[in-house]
Amino acid sequence: MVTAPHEGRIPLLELRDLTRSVRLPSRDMLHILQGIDLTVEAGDHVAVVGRSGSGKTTLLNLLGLIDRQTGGELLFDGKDVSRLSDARRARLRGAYIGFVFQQFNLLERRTALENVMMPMMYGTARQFWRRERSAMEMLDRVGLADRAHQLPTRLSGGEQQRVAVARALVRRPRLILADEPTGALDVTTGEAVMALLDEIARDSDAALVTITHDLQVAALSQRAYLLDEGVLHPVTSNHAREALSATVGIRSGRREVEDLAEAGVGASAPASAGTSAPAVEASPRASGDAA
Ligand SMILES: Nc1ncnc2c1ncn2[C@@H]1O[C@H](COP(=O)(O)OP(=O)(O)OP(=O)(O)O)[C@@H](O)[C@H]1O
Repeated sequence: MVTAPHEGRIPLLELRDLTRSVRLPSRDMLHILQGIDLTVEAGDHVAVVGRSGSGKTTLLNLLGLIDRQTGGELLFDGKDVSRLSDARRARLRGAYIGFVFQQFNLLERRTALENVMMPMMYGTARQFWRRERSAMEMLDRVGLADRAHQLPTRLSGGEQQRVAVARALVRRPRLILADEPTGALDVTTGEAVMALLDEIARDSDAALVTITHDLQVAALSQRAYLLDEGVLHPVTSNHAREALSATVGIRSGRREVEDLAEAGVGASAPASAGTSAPAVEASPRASGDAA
């Protein structure tokens, strides 16, 4: 299904000519992301595929307000968040953004319930006092209410990822960022986890951005893009089709590329990218724990 940005509504996320560059020890600039334009609405499911080193993590760190762009604009709910202090960006992140990681990132010595309650410790007073009830509701939603008091080590990989999904969603974020969410799971379990994530995001009208190297995972989205050497292409573009068919390191073959395009997964929202990077300043790579 092809979806266009909703007219008259302020997009949840808007990237305009976004650039991220770093200065290498050699003093040369490395342009990791170049001229990225992307609009994400509430309720959208957008996938970004790309091979290793194409800039996926860098993009995710910008979307998650972990790093700052070096050029262009990033609007969250219509507001330019690049000028906000680190503390305000961290508050926004905690309140509005949920993260799901490839390696689940659960606290091993805490039960499933305690893991899901964790983000509520930093929420509003109401969220804090309701933390156990909310966490139980989310565990129930992912089908794990009966495993609430188990340690993660006693759970299967798929169950651990479902706990991680519950933890990401317990504060009802408006944006969910999933970084290779099926990367550590077998195909069937991965599909089930992805379908669940997609369904819960849709129910709560949250936007879901999935970073993946797996075209079958991307096919679950409404719009898919290829990130290739820091430039974002709608997956239906000729460049993306050719690059995907020829790329080693993306879980696909020509068949999946055609299926993805034929299924109508593609951008009608702007996702074009320029090739020239504006003036940039060096900035170190941040690695925040945003769970
Ligand atoms: N702070 C930095 N300093 C120097 N190079 C960097 C920095 N951050 C990223 N890079 C480089 O930018 C490129 C993109 O990195 P990024 O981690 O975003 O890729 P990726 O698509 O997530 O890769 P993978 O799938 O392997 O995780 C890589 O070549 C990486 O080495």
